[in-house]
Amino acid sequence: MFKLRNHTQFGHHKGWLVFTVAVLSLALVLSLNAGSPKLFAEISWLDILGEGSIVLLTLAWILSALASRPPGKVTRYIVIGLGCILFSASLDLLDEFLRYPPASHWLSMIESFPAVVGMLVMTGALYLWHHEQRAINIQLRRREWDYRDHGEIDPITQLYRGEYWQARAAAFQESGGNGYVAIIDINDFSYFNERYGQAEGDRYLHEVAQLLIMNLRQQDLACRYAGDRFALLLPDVCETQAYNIVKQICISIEHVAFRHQASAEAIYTSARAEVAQLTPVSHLPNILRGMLGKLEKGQRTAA
Ligand SMILES: Nc1nc2c(ncn2[C@@H]2O[C@H](COP(=O)(O)OP(=O)(O)OP(=O)(O)O)[C@@H](O)[C@H]2O)c(=O)[nH]1
Repeated sequence: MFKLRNHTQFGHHKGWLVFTVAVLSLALVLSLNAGSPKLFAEISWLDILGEGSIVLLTLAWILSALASRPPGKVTRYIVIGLGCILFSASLDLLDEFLRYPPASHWLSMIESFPAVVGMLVMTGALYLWHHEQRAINIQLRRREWDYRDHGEIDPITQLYRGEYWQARAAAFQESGGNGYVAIIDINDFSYFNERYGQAEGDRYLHEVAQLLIMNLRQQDLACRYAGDRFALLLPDVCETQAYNIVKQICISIEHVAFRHQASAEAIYTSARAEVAQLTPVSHLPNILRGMLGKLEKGQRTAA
């Protein structure tokens, strides 16, 4: 089976992992050098619970940022910001175990400053993150509309599944939108699988998904409806435009020379499609049923 690897990003962040350990070590060394252990009776376990939780959660945030984000400016600022907060939180926790002589009071006096710096850096990081996310949203535009739910992404095509498409189409209708919907079906895909194998079939579906995205406008949406069927949502187009878009996609699919992994053999396929109008008053399940029924019968109206 065609599998997309979903590794963590830790491998790219060895330096930041060392930085995190260094922050914790520095807090420990400074505190141990300056203070002496408190008596057991002097220790407030409730404070330790609260402050220890802050240290652990900040550490968990750093690790999740490093696990999920690629290297770059935003990641750097997030880790520096959280690192400063971690430093303050660690000093705060350690002074629950240690008593400082008057000469070392500076340590408990300065312990909150790194947290303030960290929060300022985090504010900058969130601002940059906002800009980064806007750029990513544009990249994702034809795959994702105004709603994100990573659980609904199909791992083979990296498109959202049919349920997502239906929900977006219904929301589009509710907002008063007019447009067209289409279902594209790859012809004889079961034969493709039989001849070239399931893994190649998966790879082919992945490639078709890329092709759909390439052929759509920024405001359109492509999803994997099910199996070898893809669903499109085309807002604000007239009938001719909708049919043209879908027809051109089918022509593109026919012209793809898909290369088998084991040989340089070019594999050509074809697709058929059904197109229907979507208005605020149309009944989406009926429209869908109609399009799927026609596809079943093998009528080739759009392609
Ligand atoms: N490789 C692969 N095949 C899939 C996947 N999901 C469904 N299929 C296959 O897609 C094929 C769909 O079969 P059919 O609905 O008969 O479609 P078809 O063979 O294209 O026939 P027509 O649509 O009538 O041309 C089946 O063989 C499924 O096993 C998938 O995720 N990966």
